[in-house]
Amino acid sequence: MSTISIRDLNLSVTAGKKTTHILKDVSFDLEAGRITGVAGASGSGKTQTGLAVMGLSPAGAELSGSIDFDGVELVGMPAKQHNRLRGVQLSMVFQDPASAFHPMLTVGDQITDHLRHHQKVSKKDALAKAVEILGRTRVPHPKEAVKKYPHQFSGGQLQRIAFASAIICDPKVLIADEPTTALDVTVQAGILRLLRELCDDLDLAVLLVTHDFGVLSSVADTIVVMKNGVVVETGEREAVITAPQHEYTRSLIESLPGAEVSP
Ligand SMILES: Nc1ncnc2c1ncn2[C@@H]1O[C@H](COP(=O)(O)OP(=O)(O)OP(=O)(O)O)[C@@H](O)[C@H]1O
Repeated sequence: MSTISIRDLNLSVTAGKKTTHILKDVSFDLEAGRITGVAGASGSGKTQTGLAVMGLSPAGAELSGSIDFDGVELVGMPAKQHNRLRGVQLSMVFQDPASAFHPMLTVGDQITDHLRHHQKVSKKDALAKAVEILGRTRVPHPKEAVKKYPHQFSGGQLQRIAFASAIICDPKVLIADEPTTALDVTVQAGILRLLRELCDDLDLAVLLVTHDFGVLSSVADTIVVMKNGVVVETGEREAVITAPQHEYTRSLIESLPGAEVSP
């Protein structure tokens, strides 16, 4: 059974007299231990699909269809209930690690926040867990790292800290929205390797959102291609890359330097 099963998801936002239909009958699954990569141009609805799973659709948005999370319906779930899942069973890492952290609080305080809030763990135990998790996401010198402030880390290290923060409560689902886009190319591959490791070791159902088809071709198990709020193609990575069914998918593949596509 899939961890998340999205069926006929529609999202529209009304501002004044204008209604924008952002997602149109979107359907795909997220499975434990697999990375599902969503590709598509800017504005195709990739981020809004991830945010709908998290219960973070824009104010005034109307959501219909179904997002089944291990037998629990997320569409229409009261905000309070969705809040309890967010950061615990459902977690998310965003594009810009620098803006994901408060500049005046230590990394330790920030990544233990969820744990202390949701699992009533003592400060000492939460900090010990933070050190362990930072080690797992390969942040150098975790014992010292928890005492430091965000500006004392590079972008790549901060993204590793963001992953630590996302997994500290043992989530089932991890949504990574353009996790390498803001990073130097030299550190991007390391972050993608980390994502793969976390997915495999923790049996996470991962949704990887990216505009970069090259990224998906190197790390995703399943590829979902979106265009203008519609899923135009879904399939196993190799099948999508070697035999794309939709013209738009072909154009994404053809726009890459040949060496970047690795079936
Ligand atoms: N708060 C909002 N109110 C109204 N429309 C929105 C809002 N947020 C996003 N949209 C619209 O929803 C559509 C899908 O946006 P989304 O961010 O999901 O695209 P995306 O594929 O992730 O692109 P990008 O890579 O640029 O983030 C876009 O047309 C965008 O303008």
